[in-house]
Amino acid sequence: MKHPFQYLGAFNPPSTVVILGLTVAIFLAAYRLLLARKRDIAPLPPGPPSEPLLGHYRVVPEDAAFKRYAEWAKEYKSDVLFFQTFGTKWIVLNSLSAATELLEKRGCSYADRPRFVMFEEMGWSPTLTWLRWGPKYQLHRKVLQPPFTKSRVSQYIVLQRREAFICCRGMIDNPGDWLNAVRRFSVAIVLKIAYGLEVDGPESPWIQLAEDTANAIGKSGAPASSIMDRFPATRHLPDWLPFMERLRYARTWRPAIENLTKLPFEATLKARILDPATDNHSFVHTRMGIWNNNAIKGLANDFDMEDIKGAAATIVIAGNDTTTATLMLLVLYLMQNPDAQRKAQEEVDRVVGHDKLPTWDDIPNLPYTNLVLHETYRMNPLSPLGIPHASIADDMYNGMFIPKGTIVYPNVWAMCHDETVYRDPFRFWPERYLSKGQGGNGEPLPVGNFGFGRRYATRNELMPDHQNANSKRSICIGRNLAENSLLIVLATMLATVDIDWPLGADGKPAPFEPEWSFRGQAIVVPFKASISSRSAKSKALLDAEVQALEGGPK
Ligand code: HEM
Repeated sequence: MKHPFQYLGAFNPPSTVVILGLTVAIFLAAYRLLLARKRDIAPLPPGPPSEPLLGHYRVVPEDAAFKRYAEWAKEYKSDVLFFQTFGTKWIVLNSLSAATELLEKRGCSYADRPRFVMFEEMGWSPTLTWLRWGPKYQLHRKVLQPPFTKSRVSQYIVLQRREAFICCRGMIDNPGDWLNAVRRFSVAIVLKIAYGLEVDGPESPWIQLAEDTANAIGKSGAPASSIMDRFPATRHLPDWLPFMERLRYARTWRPAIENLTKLPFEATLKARILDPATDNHSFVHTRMGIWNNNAIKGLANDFDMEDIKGAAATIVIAGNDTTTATLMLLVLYLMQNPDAQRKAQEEVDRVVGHDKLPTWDDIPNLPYTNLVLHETYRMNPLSPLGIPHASIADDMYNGMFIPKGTIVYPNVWAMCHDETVYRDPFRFWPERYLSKGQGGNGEPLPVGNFGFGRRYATRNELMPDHQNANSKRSICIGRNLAENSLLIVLATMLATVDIDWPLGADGKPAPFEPEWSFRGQAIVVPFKASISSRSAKSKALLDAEVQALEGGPK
């Protein structure tokens, strides 16, 4: 007769738990010994007390951890906090000065990423965002960065303006589903750039695919913070165990990530097979052209098909939901702050006039509109704890020891809500950045929403003579593209739509408190808004532009 546990197959609870427990205990003992030696020299940064064996695993909340970290920073009077679980160590940088000093000035020591075990479980291909520092990372960055430099992104402005018009017309035509128009805008741009694929209507399957991926990423928890990231062996445990919710989540959403990596790539390959001469100048076509040419000439290809697939998916994944989430915030803040909306509309009317819609030449002349965008970044950084870096070498900061291999989270949310920098930090007030003479408070534009550091740099570039990091701060390769998209669609929205609270049962505007999700990304949950055309004239201009562009360059 079989022992009852044999029926459980590969998982044998008593022996697995004992082995896991022993491994953890031995690992922790060795780790403590090692740290104790270093601590003879200097203390670790402070942090809240940990629990035996589990360390800080249960101490740090999964929901809105960034807020708790900001409270601890005040409680322990330290902008750098230290945590550890199962031998994984992490620090949280709660001030701009700490993030600038460590991630930018000393970027060489913090250019790595942790291993994202949970994201591996979710089925990601080699993706720049998650790659650890090293030759593979540098190759991906070298290939992905050039199309998105400030000067090269101008190649996409016709596409972005066209999609901005389609977005605003979609919002007006179907105000009850304004979010679909916003989603279409974001995905159409990155899908075209990455694969040359078109989103040909509000029902396009690409919109659903992008939404599924955004859902998968948006609620997956702060990157590298799951039990699998802290203790990789747990990824092999069955996901029905009570503390393995994140493993269950990863496996549930795996198809979404796999589909986004696979389906547009396969569609592009199919297009190339049907018409081998086809070249729509998209990222995939360009890279495949290079790959084929090398293969024909008998030259080695260092960037293989899996790399092309992963890099193209990076463009869509990194560029889609970030743009959608920012646009949702813009709609929310304009709805909540009618004075700011009116002021921005007046600026657009004054600069653009009423006989055309905003053009790229108008954008630099819309300073208040620009500040609306910056204030939106500050109010709610989408990645409140950034995307973590990891230290490559032992380091000292303000007399505190930071061991090699420590994961580093910049608490961008804490920096953006630091009341010593921003007066009344929870108030949406774009004027705060203007000088006192202009009616503002002379506060600095928010920093860090697009990341910190110089992860892309070579070691030589990071040596002391390159210490002025500001001029090179560009960790997110898509920032120029994203800002162009956001500015042209915001200016077009201001020119063509009015955003108000939805009407209640009594026919009057009914303000409400929106819901937020703070598991991983900080995102506002889809909400209702009343969207209407600003005037018959602006609607006619929009219709005419969309018609003209539909027949024009795509
Ligand atoms: C509002 C829009 C966006 C926001 C807020 C945003 C934010 C970020 C942040 C916080 C990081 C982490 C930087 C770090 O390591 O410290 C990042 C990295 C990255 N972003 Fe963006 N991003 C946006 C749009 C885009 C777009 C449109 C693209 C696509 C072209 C893109 C591609 C990337 C890539 C590839 C990385 C990884 C860079 C690396 O690790 O070297 N992002 N972004």
